Amino acid sequence: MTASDRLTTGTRIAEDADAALRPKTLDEFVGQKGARENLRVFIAAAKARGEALDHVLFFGPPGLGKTTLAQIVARELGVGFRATSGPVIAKAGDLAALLTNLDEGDVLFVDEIHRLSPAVEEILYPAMEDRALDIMIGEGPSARSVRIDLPRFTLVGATTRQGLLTTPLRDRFGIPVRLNFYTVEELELVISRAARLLALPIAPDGATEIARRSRGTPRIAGRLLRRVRDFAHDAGHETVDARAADHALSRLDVDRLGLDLMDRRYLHMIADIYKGGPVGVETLAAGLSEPRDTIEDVIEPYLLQLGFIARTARGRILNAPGWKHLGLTPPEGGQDALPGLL
Ligand SMILES: Nc1ncnc2c1ncn2[C@@H]1O[C@H](COP(=O)(O)OP(=O)(O)OP(=O)(O)O)[C@@H](O)[C@H]1O
Ligand SMILES: [Mg+2]
Repeated sequence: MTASDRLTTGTRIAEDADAALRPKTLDEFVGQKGARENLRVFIAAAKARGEALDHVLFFGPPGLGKTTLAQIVARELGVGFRATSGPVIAKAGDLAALLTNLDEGDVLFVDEIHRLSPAVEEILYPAMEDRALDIMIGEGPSARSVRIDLPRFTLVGATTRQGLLTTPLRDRFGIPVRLNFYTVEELELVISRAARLLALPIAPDGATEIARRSRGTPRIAGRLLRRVRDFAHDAGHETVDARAADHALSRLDVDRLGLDLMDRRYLHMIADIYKGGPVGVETLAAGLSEPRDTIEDVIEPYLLQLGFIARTARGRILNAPGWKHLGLTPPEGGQDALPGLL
């Protein structure tokens, strides 16, 4: 199994009917209360002043609603929405073309903004700061720089890895917004709303069971709900209750906390092979045959949130709750005390 076909990965997979379940307004958007209320204030203020909203950066693990919020921002502002992503903008000229085609006040959404090339970023700085493009025309001694004014626009960036953004880029976002994992109560709301949209009868304890096992992530909640629906349908259940949800999720190897085979392989690797660590992320990535990015973006954030693992200067270590979840006892006194290791 690779990370891309995991059921509980936060990453997009094609079958996700994301668009249909996506909330369209700030009121429909569940959770992230602080961020939502702040955005409401900034959007109202920008509208009242007739200005473009300051540039916004959404950051946080996959599937928490960055793209959704970007679309909501444009809709609430009543402006156009143009979307692109860091790796797609190959040349400075591509970005220039996008920017010069914007209408007054538009939102330009740049997903995976940490993956912009340095040459493209250079263009973005004056565009964000002065709403201008500096284009070089010609070559050699006759080359000159021409300044083109841009319409007022709002750049909305999204990234799973704020730490990979260059400081000059990060500093140009007036409104940085961190998205956090959702609580079980919030996910229950996400799930009952999605069930309603899917016309699927669900009992409150069914929603709770799925919510508990969704790794704090609405995208996973939606995906698990669809799989549970399939199993319930197959078993002839009319309503999804806790028992039906538990049956389906156990069949799918999603455990009580929402961890799947990949998470458990990761935890077992630290526990069994590295005696609880510390072990470097590159070593883990090689051992699991997964790209380092996947380990850091998809697998680790929730395990960190649960307190199962910790990141230290010397590598990842397995904490007591992690050992407990695997049903193992940590070696006494930690790695150094292990016989045979010295
Ligand atoms: N607060 C929310 N309430 C209800 N549904 C939500 C919420 N946030 C996200 N979703 C649902 O979760 C799915 C994923 O959200 P979204 O695509 O916005 O995540 P993302 O943070 O952009 O992920 P990625 O990092 O992979 O781009 C969407 O289908 C959306 O319907
Ligand atoms: Mg997204």
